[in-house]
Amino acid sequence: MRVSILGAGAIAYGLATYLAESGHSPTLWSPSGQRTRALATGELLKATGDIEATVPVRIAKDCKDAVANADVVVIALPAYGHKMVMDAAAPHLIDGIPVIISSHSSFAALYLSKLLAERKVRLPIVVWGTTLLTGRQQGPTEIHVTTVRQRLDVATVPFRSQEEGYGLCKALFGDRFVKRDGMLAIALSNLNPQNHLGIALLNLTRMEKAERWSQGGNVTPAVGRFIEALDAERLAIAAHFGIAVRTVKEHFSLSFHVPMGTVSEMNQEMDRQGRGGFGPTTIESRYILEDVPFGLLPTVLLGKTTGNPATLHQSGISILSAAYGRDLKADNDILPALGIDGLSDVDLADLSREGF
Ligand SMILES: NC(=O)C1=CN([C@@H]2O[C@H](COP(=O)(O)OP(=O)(O)OC[C@H]3O[C@@H](n4cnc5c(N)ncnc54)[C@H](OP(=O)(O)O)[C@@H]3O)[C@@H](O)[C@H]2O)C=CC1
Ligand SMILES: CC(C)(CO)C(=O)C(=O)O
Repeated sequence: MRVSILGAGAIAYGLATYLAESGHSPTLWSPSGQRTRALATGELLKATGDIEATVPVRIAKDCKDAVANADVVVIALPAYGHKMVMDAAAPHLIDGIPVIISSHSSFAALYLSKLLAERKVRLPIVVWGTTLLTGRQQGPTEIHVTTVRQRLDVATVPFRSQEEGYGLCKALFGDRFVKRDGMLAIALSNLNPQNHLGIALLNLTRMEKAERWSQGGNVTPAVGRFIEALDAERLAIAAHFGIAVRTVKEHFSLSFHVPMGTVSEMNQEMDRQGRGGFGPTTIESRYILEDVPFGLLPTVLLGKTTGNPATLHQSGISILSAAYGRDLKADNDILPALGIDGLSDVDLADLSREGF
């Protein structure tokens, strides 16, 4: 299949190598064109680590070129780019061409659904709770893949396209997908924001001083307990809606191939196995700039909607906004465009299943 990936960061590069290795034809689109300059001259894309491959990729000259030449579109960049990329892609999307969002956050699928409804275009929007893989770009033509996940939560908007979306993911990326009960379940399954709150807040000075520090190794027992307490807030909201989501312990065990234990024990084990990764070396990191506005804020909204206040999530937003000297909530450009603030829990659940 021709798969056009909107984005040209670590995840986009990893997906492109995975797809090319599986016999598909990936195209990459870099919004600024900067990252794909070398690939556009015909250089090959190289993956090391959990994927070892050197593959050709097509580089789109613009978003229209990417979307118009695709059997499937994948959005794979941080949430602060979602609105911009959806605005660029929506005019070119046509009936039946599925769009996968990896990873989904902040009800972005509803934003895309709204744009498509305005154009009367119908297509499945497939949302993943996280990424197929983890990794870091090593340069303009190289990605190091730390892990390819064993399990990945998936849902489709509208919900009646769930089987189609699931079948597509399986055909492209293998038998690793777990069908979840609608987009709301996925909205409550992106664990990066809560995990990064624990990791970044409690290691902020390391980030600010650009130290080299082990991310997994610094999930000490105290950090692990904080992450587990954040998880309890998220699980209470999921329970209110009666939807099944994985726990943070299951997430670490299944993503990083370590035996179940406390969050700290599993991170220490990841570190011992060389899968712990390194923490950010700047406070201008997506761990904050993406995850606070597009991750913690939607969870706080869901907490309010369901009467299960996400107090620690809210505190994280307040503390980090004070540390950054500005209101990080204001960076979320998706929620204001949706106007879902005042919806009841039932109406929000319905909208999440059906889309606009
Ligand atoms: N990397 C990982 O291991 C993991 C990543 N994730 C999630 O996956 C998603 C992708 O992550 P990753 O690939 O690492 O991110 P990157 O930071 O590597 O993504 C870079 C891409 O995002 C584009 N981009 C950045 N800012 C904007 C913006 N404001 N508007 C439009 N485009 C923008 C860049 O554009 P340009 O090409 O023009 O420079 C580039 O194409 C994120 O949501 C992340 O949280 C989740 C778990 C693990
Ligand atoms: C290191 C990793 C992949 C662990 O989930 C991570 O936190 C991220 O890059 O978002």
